[in-house]
Amino acid sequence: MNIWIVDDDRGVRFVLATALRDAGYRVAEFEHAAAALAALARDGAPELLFTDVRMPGDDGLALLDKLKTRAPQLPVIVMSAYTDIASTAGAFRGGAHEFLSKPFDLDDAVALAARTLAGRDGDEDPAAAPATAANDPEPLLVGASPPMRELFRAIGRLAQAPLSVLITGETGTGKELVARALHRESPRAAQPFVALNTAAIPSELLESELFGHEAGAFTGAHKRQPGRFEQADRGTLFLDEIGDMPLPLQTRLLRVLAENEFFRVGGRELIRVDVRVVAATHQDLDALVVAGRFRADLLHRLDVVRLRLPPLRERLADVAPLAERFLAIAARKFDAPAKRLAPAAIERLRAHDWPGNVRELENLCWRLAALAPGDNIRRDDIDAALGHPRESAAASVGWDAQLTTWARAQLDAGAADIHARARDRLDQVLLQAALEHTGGRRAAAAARLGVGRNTLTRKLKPGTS
Ligand SMILES: Nc1ncnc2c1ncn2[C@@H]1O[C@H](COP(=O)(O)OP(=O)(O)OP(=O)(O)O)[C@@H](O)[C@H]1O
Repeated sequence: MNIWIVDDDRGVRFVLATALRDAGYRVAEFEHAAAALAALARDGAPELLFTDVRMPGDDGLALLDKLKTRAPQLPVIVMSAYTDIASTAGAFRGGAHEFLSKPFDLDDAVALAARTLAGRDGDEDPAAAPATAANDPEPLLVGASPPMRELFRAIGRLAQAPLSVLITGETGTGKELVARALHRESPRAAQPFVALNTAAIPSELLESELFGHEAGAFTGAHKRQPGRFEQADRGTLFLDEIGDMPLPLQTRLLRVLAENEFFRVGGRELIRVDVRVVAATHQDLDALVVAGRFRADLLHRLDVVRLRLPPLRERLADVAPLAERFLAIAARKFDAPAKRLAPAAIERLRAHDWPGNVRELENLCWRLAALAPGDNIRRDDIDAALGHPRESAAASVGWDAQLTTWARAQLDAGAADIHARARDRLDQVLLQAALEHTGGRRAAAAARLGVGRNTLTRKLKPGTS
């Protein structure tokens, strides 16, 4: 599925394109309407187009007008920070499929794209979202194990208190879901929940993403843009991968958390907000403090209460109920009866060590729902979906031997950087294999490899490792 984004704001293009690509779509970006119209004449229409309203040259509404004759079937989602009636009504009058007010929650934007592409827009069924339940607007936290029950109790208790919470846990353990639950159960539930993944945004854009900017604050800042803090006013701000925040920004964040007020980038107006911050990390922040990469005082402020999400292998009682839930969601999506797990299949699931945690189990269940023959999932089906462990053991023997031959040849030849080159090659081979396996879906590929999505994105860039 091809999606085009037309926006003169590089930051918006970048974050939206990344999120859509991670959800498995092919995305092309255009800085202005003329470039998109030229591509349309050359390559034909995509399946969906996002456009900003205010841009130099043709604005979004003029583009919409031209698209009406040149690509009448193409659904267009109009994005704008101007949510006054004139702008929204103008967009809908012009034939926009949907209006997205900026700044928007990326998960919502991806879910909207999915619904539009599935032709099921407006359908409240949470299973309408594709591929993973991450797009489900309010997925329920499933947990039957003692640590999860304990966690549910803590969420109930903490949700009422306006305290900062730090959620720790390996990738895919459900940190974001816990943050959402804390918000949903709190007195702030009717106000916005705004999420920001610190690691997914280039550091030079992060400050304006958090605090907003005024028009002309930096090259490319054509108009005033409120940041996530303002967007989350009276609600909850979820800062994911907080350990990746650059030090100077940590200093600024600390001050804002202490004073509840700030200036937009390039701004003079003091903005006051009332935001509850929930932060999450898969890293050991105490170790980052010791290494001088995380401010101890910021950690203390965020870490008023710490919730640890245990890895799935430490809460095996959750495996069966989670799998059943994911199979039920998949069945709804495929409009088929839910497949059942045979007792031996459950045993096999419990024996796996789940490096990608709940996300890995979720992806596995989608594969099982789509591929396992019959309504009863057997042990063999799980082996097959996990990727034939016996065959891969055999493959790794051959791989060892080849690597040994390669290393000896390099040593004999007096080559330098042997380890670095081998490691880069290893990374690339694993990443490409995983991406092929998941049809190019980066989030799923990272989960299968047991690495963070950001690690995968970083490693995919040539010349880095
Ligand atoms: N207890 C749970 N019940 C139901 N679904 C869950 C549970 N935990 C995780 N999931 C699902 O697993 C996926 C990963 O969860 P989530 O994104 O919250 O993990 P995370 O710890 O924030 O991951 P990362 O560190 O990689 O950002 C999501 O699709 C989520 O809906």
